Amino acid sequence: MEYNQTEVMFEQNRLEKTMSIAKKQLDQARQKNEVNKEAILTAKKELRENTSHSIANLWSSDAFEALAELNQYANPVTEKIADYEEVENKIAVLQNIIKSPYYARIDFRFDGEDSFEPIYIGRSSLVKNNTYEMDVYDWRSPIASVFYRFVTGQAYYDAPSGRITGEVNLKRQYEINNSTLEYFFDADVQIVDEFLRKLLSQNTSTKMKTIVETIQKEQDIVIRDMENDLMMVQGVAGSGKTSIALHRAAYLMYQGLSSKLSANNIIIISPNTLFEQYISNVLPELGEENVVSVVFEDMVKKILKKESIESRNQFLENLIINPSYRNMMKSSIEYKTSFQFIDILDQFIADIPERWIQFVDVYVNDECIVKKELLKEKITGRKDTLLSLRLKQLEEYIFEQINESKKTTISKSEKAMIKQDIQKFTEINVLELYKKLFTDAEYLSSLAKDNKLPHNIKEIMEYTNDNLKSNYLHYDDAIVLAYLSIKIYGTNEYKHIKQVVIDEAQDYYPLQYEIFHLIFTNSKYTILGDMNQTLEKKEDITLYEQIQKILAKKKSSLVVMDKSFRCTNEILNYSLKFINQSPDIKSFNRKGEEPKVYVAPNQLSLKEMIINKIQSCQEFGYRSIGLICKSEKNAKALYEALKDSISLELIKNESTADLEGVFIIPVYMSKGLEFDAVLLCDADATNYHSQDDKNLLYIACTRALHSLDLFCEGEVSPLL
Ligand SMILES: Nc1ncnc2c1ncn2[C@@H]1O[C@H](COP(=O)(O)OP(=O)(O)OP(=O)(O)O)[C@@H](O)[C@H]1O
Repeated sequence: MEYNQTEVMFEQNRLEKTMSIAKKQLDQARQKNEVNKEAILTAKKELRENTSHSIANLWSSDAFEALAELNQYANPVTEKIADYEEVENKIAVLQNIIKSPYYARIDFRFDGEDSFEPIYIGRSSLVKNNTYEMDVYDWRSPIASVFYRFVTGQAYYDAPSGRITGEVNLKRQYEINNSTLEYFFDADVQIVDEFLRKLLSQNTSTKMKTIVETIQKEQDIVIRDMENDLMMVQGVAGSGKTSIALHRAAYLMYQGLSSKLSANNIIIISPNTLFEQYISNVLPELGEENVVSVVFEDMVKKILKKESIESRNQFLENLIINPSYRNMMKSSIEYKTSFQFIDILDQFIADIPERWIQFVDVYVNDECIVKKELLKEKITGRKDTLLSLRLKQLEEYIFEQINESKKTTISKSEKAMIKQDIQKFTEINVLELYKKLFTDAEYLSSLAKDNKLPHNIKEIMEYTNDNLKSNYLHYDDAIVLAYLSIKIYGTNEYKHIKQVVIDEAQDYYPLQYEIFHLIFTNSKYTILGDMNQTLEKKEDITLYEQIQKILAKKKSSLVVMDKSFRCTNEILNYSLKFINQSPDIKSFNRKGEEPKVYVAPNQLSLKEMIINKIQSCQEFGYRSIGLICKSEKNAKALYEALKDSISLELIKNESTADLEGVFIIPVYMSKGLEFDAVLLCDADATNYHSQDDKNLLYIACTRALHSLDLFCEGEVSPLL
């Protein structure tokens, strides 16, 4: 679109004005921090000079006074450092503003007013110092939603004071790089789509990037939702679920300005550490300090205070490479994390004082102080109080009785011995208890009540007992133990969390959602998943009903996203054949090459084919090339075969996620990631033939942005 000279001049001038405001504020902030630096040095000096004797006295009888004195000098230092850091953050934001202050403008006429007001929108807001007028609006400000949700014409946005209505007569987008206005265009639907298509046809970056400039209306609705306590998104591969999750976290932080939400009130539950690193740039790019992100297994480690726990990735690898164990592993985890088993666990916990605690009469100097019947009675009531707490209180009660009996005085060492004896029944070893649950099928059946046990319960019990013999906890048992531990001991670890964001929701089982429910007691949730991207289980849309049932939130919503931004038409269509219920999935109408299947007669020619393809991808300018295999075992073998011929990296659990170059990765670890080109390298009939394998193929193929090819030696998979 050609613009007349006046329009171009107007925009140039506007940019210069904004720059000059930002530069002035940057100078002021720098000057302020020069002063702050001096003040910190002086305060530190004072601290050193006036408190050396206080530090020496900290361990003496004057400790309290010494501490008070230390505080008096230390506090100003901490305050000044906090002030300095705040200004440093502002400096960083202003530097980014100067590079690229805004990317959009809407001209909005508020109802009842005559003229249109230009609203410039950027990643951060810029407020004029003297008038407090907004020069640039933060993308998360209420008025900015008009840009994402409306074309020209009538429009509205929801502000804290209520709905504001008006009219838009201009929507403009800018490309400003390094303080230079490269171009701008006025946006109608067609042009915006074309702009996005161009953007999507670029090569992927080494880490996930922000999408503020092109957030789509459906995405914006989820990002800004404050109505629901539980917001769920079912989205096809590449529909922007992770992008939404991260922008929503940034939005919640912004909202936090008014509702006191800070980075440590939000938690993102990620599928694995590789993925955690892959997304780690987005929030800082959006100007937010990094929100806590955790992997489920790490939460379990904290809860159980145990390190040797199988990760989900190790569980999946074992599942894939051990065909003889596969069915057992699947039915064991499926049953132990099911609603039926949750009922059993709850019955079991209620039964602990009745059946599993061996209360004994408490004697002191041959005198019976408390009878075991009374102890049991005190524990079996009050089911609303945590069992561990009831048992602690029981300990206290026993000592009160001992003190009250007064007929005898007992020494400190006697007391310690009595305590030791009491703790034989007041301290619960969750692992030992759990082992008991799997020793007696009749007992298990009595807890199940009307629910039938699975037909292979004997095998599940044997399998579990075998696994529990080692010190290493298997993934399924770790989940159950975490639940038992929280139910018995409770946890305050995540009490401060107010917003939970869960990505790859389809990977978690009902019991895991019960755990989330228990530890994030008063939180709101954003849960994003794709029922077609399961690895070892089958899910459908009822997944979200189950989540809703478990988390029991008053207001919840499920949004379905069916447009993929990642893959070309051809790649998406090819991938869809691996999904059973052919859903109505759309791509962003980006064209590319048809995926090809290469069949090699032997290993040597397979290797040659793969190397040739990698080289042609590199010549094509693809920066990230993913060689995907079914398992880590296959990935390692391929790595060994290729490593002397071409430069590449094998992705393992602890690898970093700087995805520039050629990588070999198992399918389950590639979840959530993307590559310019994907080469699926072991697409033969032995590797891929079952329903689970179909899911793996769907996940692997949808990692590709521009190019997808499949390779195999010998018989090609019947699923292709
Ligand atoms: N509104 C948008 N504008 C530009 N790019 C977008 C937009 N939404 C998503 N994308 C891009 O599409 C790609 C896929 O997004 P994302 O990884 O968030 O999808 P996903 O649904 O989590 O995918 P998957 O389930 O396959 O892991 C990313 O490259 C992302 O930057």
